[in-house]
Amino acid sequence: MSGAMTERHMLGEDEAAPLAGLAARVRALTEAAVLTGVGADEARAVADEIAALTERLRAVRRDAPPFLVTDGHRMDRQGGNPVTGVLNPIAPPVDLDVTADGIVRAEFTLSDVYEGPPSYVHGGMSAMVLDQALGMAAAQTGVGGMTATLELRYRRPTPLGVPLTVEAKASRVEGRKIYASGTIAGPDGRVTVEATAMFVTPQHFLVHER
Ligand SMILES: CCCCCCCCCCCCCC(=O)SCCNC(=O)CCNC(=O)[C@H](O)C(C)(C)COP(=O)(O)OP(=O)(O)OC[C@H]1O[C@@H](n2cnc3c(N)ncnc32)[C@H](O)[C@@H]1OP(=O)(O)O
Repeated sequence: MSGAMTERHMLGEDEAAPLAGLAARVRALTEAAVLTGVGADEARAVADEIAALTERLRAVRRDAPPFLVTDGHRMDRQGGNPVTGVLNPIAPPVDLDVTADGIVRAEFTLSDVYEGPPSYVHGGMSAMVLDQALGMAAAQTGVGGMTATLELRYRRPTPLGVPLTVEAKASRVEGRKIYASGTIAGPDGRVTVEATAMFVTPQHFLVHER
């Protein structure tokens, strides 16, 4: 199970580095699987080897993804986060940073694994990256929240395989509601996706954290 309230194992750098290396290899494996042109026999043989490796990893299983002891650089201590998590092979990963004026920003590249319309980024993937960036920008106001609304405007197709920039900033706080907006832009600086969102801090979270 991966319940939100499960006690998380905290990984120091020594423990996290080899697991991040493992995730990077699986990321490369995923891309290879999507693009491979090997024949049926080779595909079956590789699948069997991967099944054996999967069992080796399952031999010691945690109840929930571990958290990282952060060094102040990485914003997100959730190592298994699907956008930023260095321990998660499905995360690109997007390394979000925050500037002194509260702008959350990252440069990232999405491979063919994230293809939606042929040769362009899947719109759901853009939404996931923006949800995360806007959520982290909202958290810069003090206490973060759950995404209550997320509105996207897809202005032009987002290209695969080239450096993209995501930026987000909180605009205002009204009680437990935090508003934020952001964009994804291509290498030419032109915005491909715009987003606005409202995050709501759950009451129980406020009681414990404030
Ligand atoms: C939790 C903190 C995390 C820290 C994060 C670090 C960064 C991580 C970044 C992660 C990024 C990824 C993040 C993710 O992926 S988060 C995962 C995706 N989101 C969810 O699963 C959220 C599910 N929903 C809920 O949990 C609750 O409904 C929430 C918490 C949102 C509100 O339940 P709560 O019982 O507390 O609310 P309330 O009924 O007292 O209403 C309060 C006020 O809010 C207004 N309202 C409520 N909902 C909506 C709505 N949908 N549209 C418009 N308005 C809405 C409501 O009218 C009222 O306004 P007013 O009448 O007072 O004017």
